[in-house]
Parts: sequence; C-alpha cells; structure tokens
Amino acid sequence: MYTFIKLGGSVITDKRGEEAADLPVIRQLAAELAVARQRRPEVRVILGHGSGSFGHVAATRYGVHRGRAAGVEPFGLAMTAGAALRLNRIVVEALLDAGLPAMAFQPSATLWAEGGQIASWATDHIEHALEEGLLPVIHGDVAFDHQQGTAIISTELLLAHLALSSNVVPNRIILVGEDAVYTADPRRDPEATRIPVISADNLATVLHGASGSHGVDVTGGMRSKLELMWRLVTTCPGLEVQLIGPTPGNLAAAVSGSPLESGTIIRAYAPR
Ligand SMILES: Nc1ncnc2c1ncn2[C@@H]1O[C@H](COP(=O)(O)OP(=O)(O)OP(=O)(O)O)[C@@H](O)[C@H]1O
Ligand SMILES: C=C(C)CCOP(=O)(O)O
Repeated sequence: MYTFIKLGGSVITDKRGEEAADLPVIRQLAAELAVARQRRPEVRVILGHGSGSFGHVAATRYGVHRGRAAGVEPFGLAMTAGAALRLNRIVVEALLDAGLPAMAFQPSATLWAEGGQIASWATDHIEHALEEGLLPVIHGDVAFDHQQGTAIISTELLLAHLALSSNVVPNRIILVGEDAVYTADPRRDPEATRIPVISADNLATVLHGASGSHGVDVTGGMRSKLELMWRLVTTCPGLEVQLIGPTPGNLAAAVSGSPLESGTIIRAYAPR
C-alpha cells in the first residue's frame, strides 16, 4: 500500500505573489519527509506538489486552462509548462538535499486530457521507480487536450488517476495545505471552526462552506478538492484522506501514522 502526499501550492509558494517559492517551508517539509522515511521505511510514497504562484499565474495569463477558446499560443503553453517545472526543480532539489531519492516525472510528457480531465496517462515509469526504491515526484501541469486543445491538470487529478487507474493503490492521501477544512473559508470568516472529520453525515454541509482559493488559481480551490477526494474515498475501500497544515512536525507525524490534534480526516467507512 502506498501513501500519496500533495504539498499544496498555497504552502510552498505565496499565492498572492508571482513565482514566490517559500524555500524555508519547502526545506522543512523535505526534512520531515526524510525523518518519516527513516522511522517507517516500509511506507512507500508518491509525492505530488501544486503549482501555486508559478503555474497558476502563468496559466491565468495565457488562458491554458481554457484551451482553444482562449486562443492559447504555443508560447503561452510553453511558458506555463516552464513555470510549473521551475517550481518542480526547486522542490526536487530540496528533497535531494534532505537525502531523499527524489526523481521528477513530468506528467505532460505522457498524459492526454479530454475536456480538462485525464483521458490517459502512461504511469509505468512511476510504478517502476517505486519498485526501484525511488521517491517519484509529480506536479500539477499543463496538458494536451483532445477536445479543448490545452488544459491544466491539478495534482489532485493526477493522484486520483493513480489511485483509480494504475497499479499503485493508496491507503492514505495526505494533503498539506490549509491547516484543516473549516465551516467556512477561514481566511474570510474569523468565526469559521475546524471540521475534524468529513463523512457521509456532514458532507453536504461541509461542501456548502467550502469555496475557492485566496490566490490566483485555475483548478478550483477547496471545494473542487473536497469533491474529488470524496469521490476517491467512496471508490477506494479503506482509503483515508488527511488534510494538514505545514506546522513543523505535522508531516512527519502524519506520514508515520501518529495521531494529530489538528487537521481534517475524510473517510467514507468507519475506522477498523
Ligand atoms: N471551508 C474551507 N476550509 C478551508 N479552506 C478553505 C475553505 N473554503 C475555501 N478555502 C480556501 O481554500 C484554499 C486552499 O485551496 P488551494 O487550491 O489554494 O490550495 P493548494 O492545493 O495548496 O493550492 P495549489 O492548487 O496551488 O496547489 C485557501 O485559500 C483557503 O482559504
Ligand atoms: C497551474 C498548473 C500548471 C498546475 C496546477 O496544479 P495544482 O496546483 O495542483 O492545482
């Protein structure tokens, strides 16, 4: 069984800036992952990261997510791919510096989209990388799209595709981003309170209080993230999704399976 992790663009960059990577946070998260891997070497991880103020700013500028309708030029597509890759390089170098065998797999090189969704993605190299003991690193990316010409594929869509359509079946997905899901957007509503567990009982209310991102974002923010993660936990038996913030110690604890007093867990089935 595998653990999928997404380092959210909202924590590894400043989403209100442009190409503003948060190096101290990236290094801290890389170090925590290294600690967790030493503690629990049997936990096999695929690491994804969002694009934050790199890809989202470029995609918005050139309209890549809207495809032909926005008259995307090759240069705009290439600039957006370049921005996503610049952040990817920063993340992978930090992981290598922390002693992790991180290797990047650029999704757009082997993926086709259709109407903004993944139509096909050749993931056999990623699966083989895991067998070789590597830490495969993927990232939200641009894509060629059969229907709309170009698209943006979020990290969550990539992780969902791996979970549903590859040989790599996760039992946990850890999303490092907002420190929890709240009853309303915590950046807008100071009265918002943390929701510790999302299940069938409160899903509708939770979705009602979830909205977009505080920064430039073309992949939907919290609401679309939750909808997709709910689809996954209801399709993959035993899968749990955990949303945590970047507070030091959280990622190491979550990967090691230690209980956390913070964050939100999404589960469709009662815990065993
Ligand atoms: N109910 C809610 N609870 C928590 N956060 C919420 C809620 N509703 C909206 N948000 C917003 O969701 C955003 C987090 O989603 P966002 O897509 O920006 O994260 P990310 O995955 O880290 O980014 P990226 O797509 O760049 O990787 C924050 O801006 C937060 O304010
Ligand atoms: C904007 C680009 C290039 C990718 C978006 O991926 P995400 O940050 O995971 O939503």
